Amino acid sequence: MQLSYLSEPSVLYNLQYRYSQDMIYTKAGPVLVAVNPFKKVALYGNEYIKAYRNKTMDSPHVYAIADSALREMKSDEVNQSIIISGESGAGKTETAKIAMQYLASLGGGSGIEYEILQTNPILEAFGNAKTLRNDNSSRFGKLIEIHFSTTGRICGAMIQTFGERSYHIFYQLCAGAPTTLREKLNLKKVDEYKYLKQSCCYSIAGVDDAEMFRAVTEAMNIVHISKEDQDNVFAMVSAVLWLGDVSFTIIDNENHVEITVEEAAETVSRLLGCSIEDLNLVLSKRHMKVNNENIVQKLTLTQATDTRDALAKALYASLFEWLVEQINKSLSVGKRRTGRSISILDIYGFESFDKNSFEQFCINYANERLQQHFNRHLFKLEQEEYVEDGIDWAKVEFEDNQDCLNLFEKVWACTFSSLLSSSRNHKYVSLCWNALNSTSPGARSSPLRRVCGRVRPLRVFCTQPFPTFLQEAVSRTRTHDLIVTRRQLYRCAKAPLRFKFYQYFLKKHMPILFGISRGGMPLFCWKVVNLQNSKYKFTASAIFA
Ligand SMILES: Nc1ncnc2c1ncn2[C@@H]1O[C@H](COP(=O)(O)OP(=O)(O)OP(=O)(O)O)[C@@H](O)[C@H]1O
Repeated sequence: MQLSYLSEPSVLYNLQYRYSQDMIYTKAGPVLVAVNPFKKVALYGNEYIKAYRNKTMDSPHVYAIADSALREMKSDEVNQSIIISGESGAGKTETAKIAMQYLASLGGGSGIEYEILQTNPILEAFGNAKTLRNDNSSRFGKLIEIHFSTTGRICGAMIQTFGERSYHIFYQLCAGAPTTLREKLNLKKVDEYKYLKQSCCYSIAGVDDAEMFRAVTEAMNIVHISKEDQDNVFAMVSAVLWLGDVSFTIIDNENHVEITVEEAAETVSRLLGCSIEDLNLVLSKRHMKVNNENIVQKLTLTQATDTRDALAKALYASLFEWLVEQINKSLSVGKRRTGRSISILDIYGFESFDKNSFEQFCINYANERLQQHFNRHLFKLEQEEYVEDGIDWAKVEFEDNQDCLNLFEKVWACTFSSLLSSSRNHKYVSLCWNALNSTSPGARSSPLRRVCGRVRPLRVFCTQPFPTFLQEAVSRTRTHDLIVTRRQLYRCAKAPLRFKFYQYFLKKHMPILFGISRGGMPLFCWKVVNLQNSKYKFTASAIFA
């Protein structure tokens, strides 16, 4: 159906009408609009793939998009990208899988396509979690680059990642580990771990975690992750879970602590292969060099708890990156690379809950960036070209989110990187916020307000005097209000990622994380050096600076 008059109501009406007929795909220029059916629709499988390949079917479909990417890659000899965007639960990951399915079917033959498809259950187990909006929500961004030979056959792939219930693998491991593994890892029931107890949500309707665990281990076999490495991976997953149960005993009246020697600490040190003393050193003490002298400072209960949680996050993040590296090794194109590829970008979608944290802030920022890319290519650049060529053209109005990005990049980025790290920066941050929130005419015309342009909705409530100023921050992203509470922000943005010390600790005890390298350096150290070279402190927010 062609719309003769383009307006928002007519577009929405048509999308809804088509949706009611199970026509979930609609074309809007070069863009495919997919409306999530939330049910099985008879639109996929070999018959459909054949029909789109032979062009006997031409209604809008992900297959048609993948097909034109493949054709244009071959005819123009130019790499192609498929960018999938939408809010959380919109169906991006499913769409990416459908596109991969089509490409695997048309470019398959060597068997590598099966390996590529099997990366999905592994990455979803370790990188997805149930949220209020989506039972299988990606908590990481993924760019999968599928490489083709000159004859159009898939010859390898490469995955890049960018960063309720927790990750599926925790529940899958507890539900599906065979008895020997369960005993070796000292696994408990999911509702007995502090980290998992926070949500009280242990299962997903219609999902059998034990069965999923078997599917994940089978997929790991297919991408050549050895049995020994699989055991190490699960030991790390168990160690992360048990870390949450490590408790501390207060040893003096200044609230300094040591770890309590009990089952949790013993299990963590056994699984990580270190002594209880080493674990205590990492979690309850800070090592500094002052005037060339090594100083050991004892941590308070709050500091030690934050350090413990930061270690758990750092371990899990490293483990995830290690998995991606293993998968890439297995799918590696190596010398067979011809330079032609189709990339599929699937990132975590916009989300906003009643209580949001630093994670939602970062996710929504990534989506604003992607939206800007979309705006640039679909509207800005296209229209600029028309104007340059002197084409008589009625300008299409669109909502440019550049102001919102400025807010993130010019105000928030410096805010986060400098947040709480030095008094000078504190002052700057405070100034920013005062300027943004002030209603006085002078403040409205301040350079900072001009940077933020018409993005007025940013409101920051400073309910406590500086420096505990950020009680609650509210900013408006494209879809929703985003509320970050001060405690969440502090915990996430300022989580002390003491990489240097972990580096020593992990190198000594966890060869699994050091078996892989980037830039000639073990992965974990690579990250440390990169952060060390930056002008920012080693905090979670520094990564975004
Ligand atoms: N084409 C489809 N057919 C049937 N169900 C679908 C389809 N697309 C999505 N769904 C359903 O919607 C759910 C959410 O989709 P998906 O996980 O792809 O969302 P997402 O946009 O990637 O979300 P997030 O940003 O949170 O990762 C799926 O688990 C599935 O139940």
